Amino acid sequence: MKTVTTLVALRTETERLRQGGSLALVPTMGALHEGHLTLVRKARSQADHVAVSIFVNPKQFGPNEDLDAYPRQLARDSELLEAEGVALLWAPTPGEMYPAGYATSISVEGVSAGLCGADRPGHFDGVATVVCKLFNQVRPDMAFFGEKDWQQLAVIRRMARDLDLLFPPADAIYGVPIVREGDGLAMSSRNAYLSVEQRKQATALPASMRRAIAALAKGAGVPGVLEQLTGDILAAGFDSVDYAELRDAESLAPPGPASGNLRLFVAARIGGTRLIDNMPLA
Ligand SMILES: Nc1ncnc2c1ncn2[C@@H]1O[C@H](COP(=O)(O)OP(=O)(O)OP(=O)(O)O)[C@@H](O)[C@H]1O
Ligand SMILES: CC(C)(CO)[C@@H](O)C(=O)[O-]
Ligand code: BAL
Repeated sequence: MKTVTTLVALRTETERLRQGGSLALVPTMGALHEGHLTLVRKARSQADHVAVSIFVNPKQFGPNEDLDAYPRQLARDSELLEAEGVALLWAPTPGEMYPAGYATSISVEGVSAGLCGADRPGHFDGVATVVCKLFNQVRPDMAFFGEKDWQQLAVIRRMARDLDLLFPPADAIYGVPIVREGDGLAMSSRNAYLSVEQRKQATALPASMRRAIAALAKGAGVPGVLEQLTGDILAAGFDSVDYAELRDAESLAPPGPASGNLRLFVAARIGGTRLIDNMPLA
């Protein structure tokens, strides 16, 4: 595996790899876990070569968020990726990604509004901007994202279609199902912030969501179920619930006569750590 940190070196390596077949990109912020490695394995199954990017993107963190605290463990991540047969690790510095005078931002309307977009103003502009840059830098044939960040995936798909980034966007952007711990908690780099006690309490998030989905399947009314869900999460030790909402899985619009498949989306905070999860209705 080659590790590159400059755009010049990246261009040389990606040209070389593309001559030997198709190239997949797996964008990450590092602190890798089985969720990320599942994306890498899926990418390896679809492409001749896999490039992984590790970049903790300052533009997607709000002023009071965890940019400084976000775990950075490049040496360990690099070993994990090497063992997975990754061909290229793209690990730019913030200065390489956003040189002095940088002034461009991408904003994706519609799907960015609501849910995490409401709680984290500017977050999806930061994600769209860096992912667009990553696509232009690496020029992959396909890219892989996790369904844990379902709204992020919807934003990236919309952007790729609107800006003709990957072709054909419907096939070139893969969504990979959520990888969970044995007790149901969605894997996330931020789980490392949890104390032993909070980690136990955190299992209430997916468990309460599954109960809510079962209640809806039995015909219980949506407002009551969402109220109960919020109450269950708080009773388990979470400090707050940012949102607990049903949305159309594709458009992310609130449920209505035109809704197709619905999905349950939750974000909740425990001891300063913000966890997200989503599940389809049964
Ligand atoms: N449990 C998971 N299952 C499937 N994909 C995942 C999982 N966790 C992360 N991913 C995906 O890995 C990619 C990189 O995510 P990122 O580096 O932000 O990790 P993360 O664990 O989601 O971290 P964070 O704690 O910041 O949410 C994203 O496409 C994300 O959706
Ligand atoms: C897609 C991404 C790598 C962009 O910084 C990030 O939002 C993430 O890790 O999900
Ligand atoms: N996994 C999404 C990146 C973020 O929370 O900033």
